[in-house]
Amino acid sequence: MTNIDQIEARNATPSAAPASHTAARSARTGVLLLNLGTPDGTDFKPMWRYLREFLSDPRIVELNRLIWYPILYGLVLTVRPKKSGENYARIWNRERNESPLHTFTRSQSEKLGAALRDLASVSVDWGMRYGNPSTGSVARKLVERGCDRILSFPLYPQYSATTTATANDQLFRALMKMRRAPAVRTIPPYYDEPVYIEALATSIRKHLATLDFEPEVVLASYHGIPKAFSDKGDPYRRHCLETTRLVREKLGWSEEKLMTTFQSRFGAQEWLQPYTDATVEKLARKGVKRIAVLNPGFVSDCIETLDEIGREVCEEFLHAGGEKFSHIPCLNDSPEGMAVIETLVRRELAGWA
Ligand SMILES: C=CC1=C(C)c2cc3[nH]c(cc4nc(cc5[nH]c(cc1n2)c(C)c5CCC(=O)O)C(CCC(=O)O)=C4C)c(C)c3C=C
Ligand SMILES: [Fe+2]
Ligand SMILES: [Fe+2]
Repeated sequence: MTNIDQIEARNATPSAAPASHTAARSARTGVLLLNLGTPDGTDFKPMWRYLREFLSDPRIVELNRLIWYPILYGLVLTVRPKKSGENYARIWNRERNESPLHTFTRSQSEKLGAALRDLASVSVDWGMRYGNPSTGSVARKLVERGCDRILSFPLYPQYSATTTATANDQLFRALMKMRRAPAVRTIPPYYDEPVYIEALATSIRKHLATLDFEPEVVLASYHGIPKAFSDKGDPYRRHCLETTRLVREKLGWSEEKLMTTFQSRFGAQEWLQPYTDATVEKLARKGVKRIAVLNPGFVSDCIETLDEIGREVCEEFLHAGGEKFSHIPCLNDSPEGMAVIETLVRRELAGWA
């Protein structure tokens, strides 16, 4: 949503509803999987549109708009669309002409819909915070299908205002335009849920069994946030540390074997530490030859896991003297990943479906 859309949302007169919506209850429940979003293409224009929407979100960049917009429009949006577009082109799903995040999120929605077939009154759909399909368009589609209740599932195991909160903000912004808005529940963060920890442990075990080497160190690398957000009370860092601790406990590993790091910094300020790139270099220089990296905070593989970890961080490790590197895929639409999503959805639908 652009700023103009946001102003319109605030001032909007709620629209007239179809006749079916004036019934006492329409009695359907929508389950809405919400992911971060991704560009529609890798060329300059779609990249520019995506990055503009993303980086205009005040939950993402908290700087005063009078300071931030000249930097955003004058610097970031002149350089980053080309550079990021080249990275996206390397991982693009050419068969479907879409990014992996788009492919996995749609597949998760389709598989969840099939798994919930026993709940006849439930419709499952998916949307993005930035880009397409937009959260608003999918919320409207669910309401038009007769849903007077929506279960919102921000696909982030660890809460952050920069992800979970802004996903829900966007859903409620869409409801602001509806005269008859549905009731909404939102799925809480699930960084310590047994089904999620079990899924991560299983995926690590399964992946390591396919390798021709035993990693000396495994990094649990999470997307970073600015340290200042954490200092002001965002619980994200604590959630990440707790996920790693529980996975470590499940696998019976030591603190040296499974470490927490943070990746994907943006801008000049300090972000959560230790940084993933600096850590792999340090490990290699200390003589560690074999590592693996997983991304427990990403529900689906995307630019940050496939390109940043799978290519950039791998190259950094090998360049600094490391010999073997492996990226452990995200849970994606695997049976373990779908078990996490289905378990949480069924629990949170209690009393509704
Ligand atoms: C500017 C600050 C950013 C914050 C804060 C941030 C937090 C954050 N992001 C994710 C998950 C994802 N981020 C992705 C891409 C991405 N992230 C930023 C910036 C911030 N993220 C940018 C500019 C981009 C675009 C790519 C680029 O130009 O580098 C993605 C991948 C999307 C895809 O299409 O593949 C995900 C997923 C989390 C979990 C998080 C905070 C906890
Ligand atoms: Fe990000
Ligand atoms: Fe990145």
